[in-house]
Amino acid sequence: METLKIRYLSDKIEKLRFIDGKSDWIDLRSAEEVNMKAGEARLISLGIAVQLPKGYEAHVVPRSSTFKNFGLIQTNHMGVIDESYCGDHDEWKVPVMAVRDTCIHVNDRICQFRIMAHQPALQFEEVEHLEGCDRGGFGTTGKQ
Ligand SMILES: O=c1ccn([C@H]2C[C@H](O)[C@@H](COP(=O)(O)OP(=O)(O)OP(=O)(O)O)O2)c(=O)[nH]1
Repeated sequence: METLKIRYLSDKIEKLRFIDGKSDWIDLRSAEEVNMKAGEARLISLGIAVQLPKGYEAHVVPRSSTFKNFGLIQTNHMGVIDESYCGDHDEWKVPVMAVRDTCIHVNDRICQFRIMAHQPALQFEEVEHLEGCDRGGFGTTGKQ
């Protein structure tokens, strides 16, 4: 079991819940009332600042139903919350674009997150040739 220290920046949203056995992704809620026109892009505040457990980052993605319910696309496709983003005012936000006129209410569940262990330290070794066989390059395996 890991502990996330969480500071709520809004008293209008429900507290985060880890629902064991259903899905270990945790839903996140809009902390603001948002009206958007088709084609508009903006950040939506999620009303929380979090200190992640040591050695972890968090990944934020849309819920499967987010597009159907709100007509929203997450413009960074997957948000990466660094372990160092852990101060009182480091509020989590989600960047979105509306494909239709839409309204998001306070407390609506608009995205979800999980934590992931950091990858190991990496180094880059420059070489003239790789040992692998050429596979043919990008997009060369056909359609079916
Ligand atoms: O969907 C997101 C993505 C990022 N962040 C916060 C947490 C993250 O640690 C910080 C910086 O994100 P990132 O490094 O991906 O963005 P950047 O464009 O490189 O900005 P920066 O110059 O702040 O690193 O912004 C969010 O709240 N939501």
